[in-house]
Amino acid sequence: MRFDSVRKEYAGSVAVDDLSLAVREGELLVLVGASGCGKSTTLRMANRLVEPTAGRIVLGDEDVTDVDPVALRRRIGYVIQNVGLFPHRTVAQNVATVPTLVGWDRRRTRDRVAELLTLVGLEPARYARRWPHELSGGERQRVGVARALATDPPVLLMDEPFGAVDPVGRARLQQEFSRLQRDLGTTVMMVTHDIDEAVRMADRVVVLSRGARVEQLASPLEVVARPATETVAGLVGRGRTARLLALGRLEPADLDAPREDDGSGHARPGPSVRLGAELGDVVTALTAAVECPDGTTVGVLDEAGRHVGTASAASVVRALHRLTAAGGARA
Ligand SMILES: Nc1ncnc2c1ncn2[C@@H]1O[C@H](COP(=O)(O)OP(=O)(O)OP(=O)(O)O)[C@@H](O)[C@H]1O
Repeated sequence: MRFDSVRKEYAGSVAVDDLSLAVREGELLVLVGASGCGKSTTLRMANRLVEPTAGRIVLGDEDVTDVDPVALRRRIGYVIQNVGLFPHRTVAQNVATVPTLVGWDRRRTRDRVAELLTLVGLEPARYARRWPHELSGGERQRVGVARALATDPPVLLMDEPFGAVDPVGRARLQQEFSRLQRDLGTTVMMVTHDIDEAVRMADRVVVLSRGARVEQLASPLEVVARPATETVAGLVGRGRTARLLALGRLEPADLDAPREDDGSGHARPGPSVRLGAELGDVVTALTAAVECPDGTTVGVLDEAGRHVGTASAASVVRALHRLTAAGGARA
């Protein structure tokens, strides 16, 4: 899906100024930015809930404005905060909405509903016949995702999909949804104002400012380690180090210089981490190492489990420097 110089004005005020953006097939692209910067408008133009004032949005090789909106919405799944489940339809009927509309027979629809409920972690026997008001917020959100995926759309739009879910349920949904998206290979454009959600879930993050101006479009690590503009820096500023620990990984260049008695290749007692481990996990291992005789380092193993060196707190600092130095965050 591609946006070419897209603009949207509402009665003289500009919501989206001049947006050009290519969404890669199979990626989870997250739009993040301050309230009112034009995220939802951007998303809603993709499925023609909002018509652009100028520019083109291309899906496959078709301009979406040439596609009948109803047909288009069958090809593009849409999930919003609070889901908008039909209150007087059961869970199964909600999930079956589009299959029924497009005329699938009963058996195919029933099988698909069961498959989807299982996919989103809701056991069909327990959930299919319930009403939306008999579900928790997180369960409702899962039904919303199942409904949006019913006819296996190539593109899924999600607007603050986990916004109404409590923090614990939310983290789990984020994780499960990321896995599901990777397995299905669905192209997803998701809107959030939560930078943590963005960097946790995205393949690439687009940071937008007023008028849907693209401040930065890059991998989560790149955005956190090397913010391109003041706006991006402001967004990732607080808690940046913690985010880098979660995103950055231990590389050979970060290890301590080998010592005479190090005997590379030989097993070493005490805690160890793998090359490529998350920096946060290295910190955890270092914390555990405090109890051991050589309390300031952990062993580092390669993929084959061979000892290749040691890491210390200085290694983590080196890694943080490496990531935030110019050209360093591409990993
Ligand atoms: N139907 C409308 N009529 C007039 N102005 C609108 C309409 N919808 C949105 N806007 C304006 O367009 C701008 C962008 O709105 P949009 O909802 O896309 O922002 P957003 O980034 O999704 O915000 P939020 O994070 O608060 O949901 C805002 O200034 C908003 O007031």
